[in-house]
Amino acid sequence: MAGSSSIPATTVREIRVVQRADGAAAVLAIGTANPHHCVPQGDYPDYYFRVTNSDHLTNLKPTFAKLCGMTGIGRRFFHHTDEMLATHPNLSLDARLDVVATAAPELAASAAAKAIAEWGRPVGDITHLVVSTNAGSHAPGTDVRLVSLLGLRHDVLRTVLQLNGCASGCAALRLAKDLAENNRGARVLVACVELTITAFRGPDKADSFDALIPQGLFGDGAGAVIVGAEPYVHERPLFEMVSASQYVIPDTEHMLTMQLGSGGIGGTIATGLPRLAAGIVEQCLLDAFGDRLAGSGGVVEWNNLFWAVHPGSSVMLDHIVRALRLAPGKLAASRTVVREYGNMLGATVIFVLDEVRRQREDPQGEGAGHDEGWGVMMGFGPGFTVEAMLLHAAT
Ligand SMILES: CC(C)(COP(=O)(O)OP(=O)(O)OC[C@H]1O[C@@H](n2cnc3c(N)ncnc32)[C@H](O)[C@@H]1OP(=O)(O)O)[C@@H](O)C(=O)NCCC(=O)NCCSC(=O)/C=C/c1ccc(O)cc1
Repeated sequence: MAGSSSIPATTVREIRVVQRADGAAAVLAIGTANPHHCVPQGDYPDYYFRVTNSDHLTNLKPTFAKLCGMTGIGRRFFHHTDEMLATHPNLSLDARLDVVATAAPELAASAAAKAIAEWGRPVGDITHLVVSTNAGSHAPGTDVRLVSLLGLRHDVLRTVLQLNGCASGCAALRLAKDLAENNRGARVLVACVELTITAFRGPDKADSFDALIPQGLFGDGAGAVIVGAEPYVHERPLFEMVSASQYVIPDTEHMLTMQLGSGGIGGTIATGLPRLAAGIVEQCLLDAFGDRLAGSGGVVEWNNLFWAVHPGSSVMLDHIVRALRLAPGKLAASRTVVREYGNMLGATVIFVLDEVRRQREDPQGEGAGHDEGWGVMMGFGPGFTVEAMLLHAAT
């Protein structure tokens, strides 16, 4: 059409070139936090039956004790205390969600404040916020509360992920990578916060081994990460985020489910999940990263990598070790985290990244000098979904 235009003669392509960052996103800082109340896993069966007034269900206790004993968990942290459960023995779902609405942002803020302090830049430089949780059900939720608790900019771009199960930490970091790489100068705060009070319930005499799994496995915690591309002078990249993948395994929807119902968060965690994961993990990783990692003979030696695997339990880790023919110490960071904190769903993998960083930096540590700077972060969630990311350690 003829006539003059006031719009500058720039193509969308040119605008995109300016908008996008040139380099890969990187993890620039990590912070973690837990509530104070700690229960050793060895004491947990007695504790659980006592605080839920269920000591009369004598047949279930040995089953639960066996389950607790096989997880590799040494202790777990909880926001809910004995006093809270004793004074409110039949805490309604509404009341539990109200607890989460207050406590989740505070725990997330505590982890985020540590990440921001390590990062060392003004909080106003954070352009995007990704919050992930399996606990809350309020809007405005943890994301909006974090804006005021942390003093974030009011134009920070917020995204919330909900009910992604244990894969949610990897999913949040995948999203952060894409945000950072597609928006020049973006600094993304990722906060994953989990409080098990929404899933907490007493045992039922009809409970199977599977039905007790969530009570034996999950703990409370928050992990926060700052992600950005093209680091400024004072920023210290920890892990470059090279490539991400997600697979849903056909016909496995029934194996791992979550729903918010009248009793809180419930669902199915089938025994056999570790076997299922072990059966497909190598093919998933080969499809995603095989071309980049294969040696001259076209074979990938998984032992040359560092590993940040979400530890569902130590049983899951044992299966992954066997499936990938890993040396026993390769999943040391995951084993440390599951032992010290239990399975904190989406927050866990951030604790593992922090531990991988610590072990790689410790010259006497199990992770020192045992990889070639490349690594894999991996998590599992409902679907059955395998989330993975190829990482490159910046140091
Ligand atoms: C440790 C588990 C719980 C069990 O191990 P397993 O290898 O699958 O189980 P097995 O079938 O081999 O049985 C193990 C043992 O338990 C025994 N067992 C078997 N059923 C019995 C029995 N009813 N009596 C008593 N002994 C028995 C069984 O005999 C066997 O004993 P033993 O031969 O002596 O080793 C394992 O399945 C596990 O790690 N699961 C977690 C998997 C995981 O990483 N998931 C990640 C995603 S989780 C997620 O996204 C969250 C979702 C969620 C969903 C719902 C929520 O509420 C909250 C969250």
